[in-house]
Amino acid sequence: MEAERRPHALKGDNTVAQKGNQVFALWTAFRWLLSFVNNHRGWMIVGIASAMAAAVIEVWTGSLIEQLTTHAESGAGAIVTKILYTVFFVILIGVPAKFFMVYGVERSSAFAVRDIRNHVMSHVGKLPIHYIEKQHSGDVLSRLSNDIQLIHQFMIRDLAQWFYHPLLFIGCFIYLIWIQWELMLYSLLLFPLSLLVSQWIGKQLQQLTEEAQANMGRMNVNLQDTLGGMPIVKSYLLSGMMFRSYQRLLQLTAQKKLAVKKREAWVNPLLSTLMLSPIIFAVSYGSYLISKGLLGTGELIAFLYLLNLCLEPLDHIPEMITHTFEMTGALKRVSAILEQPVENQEGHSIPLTSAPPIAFDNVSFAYEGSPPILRNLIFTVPEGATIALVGASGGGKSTVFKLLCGFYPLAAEQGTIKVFGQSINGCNPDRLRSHLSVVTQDSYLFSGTVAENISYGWEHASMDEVIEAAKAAHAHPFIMELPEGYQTHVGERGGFLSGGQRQRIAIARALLKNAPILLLDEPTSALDPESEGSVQEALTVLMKQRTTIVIAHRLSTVQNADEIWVMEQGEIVEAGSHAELLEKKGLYAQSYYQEFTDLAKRKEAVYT
Ligand SMILES: Nc1ncnc2c1ncn2[C@@H]1O[C@H](COP(=O)(O)OP(=O)(O)OP(=O)(O)O)[C@@H](O)[C@H]1O
Repeated sequence: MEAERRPHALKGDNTVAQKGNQVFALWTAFRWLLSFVNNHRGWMIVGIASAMAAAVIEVWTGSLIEQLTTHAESGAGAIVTKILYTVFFVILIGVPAKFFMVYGVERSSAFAVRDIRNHVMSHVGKLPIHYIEKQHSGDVLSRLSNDIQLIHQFMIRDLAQWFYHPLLFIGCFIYLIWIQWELMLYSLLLFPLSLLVSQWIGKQLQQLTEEAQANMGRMNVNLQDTLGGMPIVKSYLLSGMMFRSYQRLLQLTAQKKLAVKKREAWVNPLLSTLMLSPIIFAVSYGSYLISKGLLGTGELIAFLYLLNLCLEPLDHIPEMITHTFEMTGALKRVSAILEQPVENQEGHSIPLTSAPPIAFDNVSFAYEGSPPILRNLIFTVPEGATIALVGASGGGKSTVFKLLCGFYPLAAEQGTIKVFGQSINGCNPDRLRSHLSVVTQDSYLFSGTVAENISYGWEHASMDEVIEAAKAAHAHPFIMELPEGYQTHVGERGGFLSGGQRQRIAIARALLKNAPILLLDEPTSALDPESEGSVQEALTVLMKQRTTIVIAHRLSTVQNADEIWVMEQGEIVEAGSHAELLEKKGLYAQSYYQEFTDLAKRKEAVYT
């Protein structure tokens, strides 16, 4: 029910996006937060009402203390007993009020932060690939963890306090004026000074905290690189360099955090001293007023009690201001992700028709800020055909796949890509991708079991269907030898399995998805000859009755393709069957013979 009531965050985000680089205003931050809190407002209202009640109870206690002392002084025993009962009653109701103040806000905040995380995560999932490709996952991770944690901390630590302390201060302030306005005025003269000082420091702290947070983001990036690329790090002896760079960032972060703490350390005693001076003044000047008969003893005791209460907010408010600035810094970083426009979630579907499964009509493309990658590409892939895309590195082969998957939508002047006769421009990307299965050089396996990895994308598949797909992908025998068979955990990115095993699981996944178009991006190039053989067999099963484009560097692997297209600098410069291309004695033939010469030379080097 709660999930259905969408916070109006996206609406706000768009407004922020349109405003471009405008400073993220405090009010905007609060409105954004409130949109999430709104879904759990019940407990938040309880928390805030309790905070206000707790503040009122404190001031009421001050008033009772005054009455108690005054009546005790005049010897009115019966009234004193009555007031004493009231004091006990007030103290008693103060306990649940403070409990609900904390619990109400924490409960509501916990759910609101859960929704924020869900919202951000779901937004990240809908972001276009070109944004994700530009960002480092470690940085995104830091925003999702550290920054949201800061927002959560603010909500559970400070939000209720913003209703308790200011109200407590206002209540005490009014009561103090009522008791003796002059005494109050002089006693609190130092208040605006301490507030100004703390506000100024709060702003400095915000900048330092933002820098520290940004550094933590960079540390995450570094960690991610080190852990993710561990084999490369080790084999290229990069661990020293990575460690030094981590150390440098750690040192910088420690320095920044130390600077924050240092500033806090000298600010807090300074403020405490500033806060003590009104009490000293009140005792001295109050005693003078009593001696002149202008103030009762009970009034002075109540005055000191309330003044002390009044100083409590003064002690907390600067800290709360600091935390609020820290929170807005974190919010700014989180909102930067949310400002990114998501992929179009609407659009037309692509029904399966008898039209050619893939057609590129005069497609030209360049990545942002890069020279043209594809130039006026025109081709059609007939149903059931296997097309091999070969050519030198950087020729644009993988870009063809990225465009076909709709990762980079094309403008009208960049040509048209058609799938089953329908232009993919403006189509629903999920519908488009449901027609495609992709197997790459290093297929990504998710943390989870073998069975889960096969059925990703087809969650409703039965165990029998999973096993059938695994059998067809020649994966069943090795899966059965794993300690827990299909329930074996594959480790991070499938690290417990060999490259060939990972590929066969990816092929089983594609078989289960049963999409009519297959995009194979060098699926066997990272494998040894033995694994390559078994993966190739699995691929043959997968390619049966499907329209396939396969990117390959090793030309020996694509000889059986219906057509081989040679790509160079974004153009198809040669096309034909293996035999036809050899006959042409062009670029393909040259590369093919070169490959065999290289292989022969390598064999010679090994065996002689
Ligand atoms: N996300 C990107 N942003 C900017 N440039 C990119 C991006 N992806 C690829 N490129 C560039 O586009 C060009 C074509 O890359 P692409 O990956 O399509 O070539 P390829 O033929 O598949 O190469 P390879 O065979 O080495 O995989 C390269 O110069 C590459 O640097």
